[in-house]
Amino acid sequence: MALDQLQYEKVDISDFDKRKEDISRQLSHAASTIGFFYVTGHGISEERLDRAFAIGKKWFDLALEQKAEYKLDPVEYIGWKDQGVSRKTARAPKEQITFGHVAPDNQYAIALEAKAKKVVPEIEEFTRGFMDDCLRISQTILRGLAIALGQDEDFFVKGLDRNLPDAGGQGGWNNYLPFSSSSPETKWRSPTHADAELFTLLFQQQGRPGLEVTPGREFFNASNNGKPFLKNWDKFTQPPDEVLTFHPMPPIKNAITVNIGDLLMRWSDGEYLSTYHRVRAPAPDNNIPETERLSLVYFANPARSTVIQASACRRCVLVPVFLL
Ligand SMILES: O=C(O)CCC(=O)C(=O)O
Ligand SMILES: [Fe+2]
Repeated sequence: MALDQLQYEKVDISDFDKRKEDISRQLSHAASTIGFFYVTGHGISEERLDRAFAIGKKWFDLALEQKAEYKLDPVEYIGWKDQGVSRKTARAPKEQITFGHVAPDNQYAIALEAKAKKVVPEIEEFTRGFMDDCLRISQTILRGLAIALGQDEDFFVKGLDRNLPDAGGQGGWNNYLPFSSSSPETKWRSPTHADAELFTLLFQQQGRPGLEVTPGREFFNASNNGKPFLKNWDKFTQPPDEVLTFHPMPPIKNAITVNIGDLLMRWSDGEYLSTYHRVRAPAPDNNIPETERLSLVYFANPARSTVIQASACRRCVLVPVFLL
């Protein structure tokens, strides 16, 4: 299996106010060609990231019965998704826990955190410290992406405010359980999918590869065949894996992996691409370690009341062609 690595862009977002033209050009190029890229100069230290991974590990080490008390709320998308292989077949076991921003009026997030910190007190450090860092980084990325579309810098950022009662943004971890490479029938730890939100900040662990990406996505694919966009988002017309070309996207030290999601693809009128990706399981023909694989995710989402209204952009001129 010879999968070439793509030339993913690495965008240094430090000193944004002084370098915004450059940064927005790079972000926009990466988001509108492949839809996956790396971000450096984000201000999260290695120690802080190590600690955030340790908090996730501590959570997953709890007994199953204990974790079962935090069942995922599918509307808020916070809580624990159990060790199932629910969405598709041929998937190695994985679990996930996500938390919301603990804003003054965000009752769901407050209740979940209050309960969780009785067993893992460090959760508070994650929800109030690490997730705020992620929010700040997300705001910077969104400013750059708005400028590149000729919009006001704040065009996408307005709803990203942790103090709104219906604040969005979820942070947490995926835990892909240890898996034997001699289980030939199970190839994926996560099946091919696109993410639903504006974008995901993905922190990959060093030495735990597996993420694969198929670059770009055609605009018409994202229309969900005319059905409501945010319902059944994983039932989009999705090309079969055989016709897609996947490339590995390995962890890079001190770099955050960023992938555009469906909501930003829609909000940017298809300019920024929500890209299909998957996570490969250990197998005899790859070098993926059989150990667990933990990934830390922050799903950037605006408050629920935010109006998502696209504005004119370069790709829109294509729309009438597909409607004919
Ligand atoms: O764990 C990874 O590398 C990918 C995670 C992912 O695709 C997701 O949580 O949506
Ligand atoms: Fe994903």
